[in-house]
Amino acid sequence: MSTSTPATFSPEVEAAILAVREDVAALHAELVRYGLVVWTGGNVSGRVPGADLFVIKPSGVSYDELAPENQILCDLDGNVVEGTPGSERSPSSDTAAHAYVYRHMPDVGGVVHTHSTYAVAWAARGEPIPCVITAMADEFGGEIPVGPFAIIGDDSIGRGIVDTLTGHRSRGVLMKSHGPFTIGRDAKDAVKAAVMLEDVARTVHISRQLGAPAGIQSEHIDSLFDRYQNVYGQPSTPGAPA
Ligand SMILES: O=C(CO)[C@@H](O)[C@H](O)COP(=O)(O)O
Repeated sequence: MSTSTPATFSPEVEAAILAVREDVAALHAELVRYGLVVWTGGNVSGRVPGADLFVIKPSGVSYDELAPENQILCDLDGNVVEGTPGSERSPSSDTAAHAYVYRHMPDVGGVVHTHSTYAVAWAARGEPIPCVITAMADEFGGEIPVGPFAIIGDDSIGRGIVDTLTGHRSRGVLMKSHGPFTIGRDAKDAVKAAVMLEDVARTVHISRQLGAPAGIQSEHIDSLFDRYQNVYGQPSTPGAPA
């Protein structure tokens, strides 16, 4: 039995933790709904606004069982906050990777990993997905880059994500021989990037079966990205629907 004092937070931080637990639990169901994972593969996390904390799923637990109270609260070093709901279980295998991203990318509020088929196929080839369709220019502003091969379980994956995506428009990276990791302003935004990444991975793959895609001039990619990020959707929510 643990003898450590249970963690206590201000009412504001407790409310924020609860909101992120609810979001992260519900967003895992979106990975299933969009066919981005099988069995217990993949994971979603969300940063707790106003605190050096994030919430991530337990490792190897069925998606059907995931609920707000069994998501796991971690500090930004990836340590489980003992005495909080869910802390009796082991967190996701990718916890150290997510923690590394939160520590090094302060604007990132959500991280997602999936094993979506077409994105993993590109990752297995170690080939960036070229920006040859407007949906890619809109969402990613260019190609989806490839990150290094990295072992699972420590922060190697996190370093690969941060090194590859820092200064890059893309919110997704294909970790070599592994699969896609996406980032966003919050967990929902990172899930959206994972959904869109798989969609473009599939479409560009199919296009290549028909011959060489025509490509888009870089100035058109810039203008499409700018329009989608700043004009598309409703005025208060660029990049909507939320
Ligand atoms: O590929 C990996 C490890 O990077 C994971 O997606 C596992 O497939 C699921 O791990 P947990 O999040 O359940 O530990």
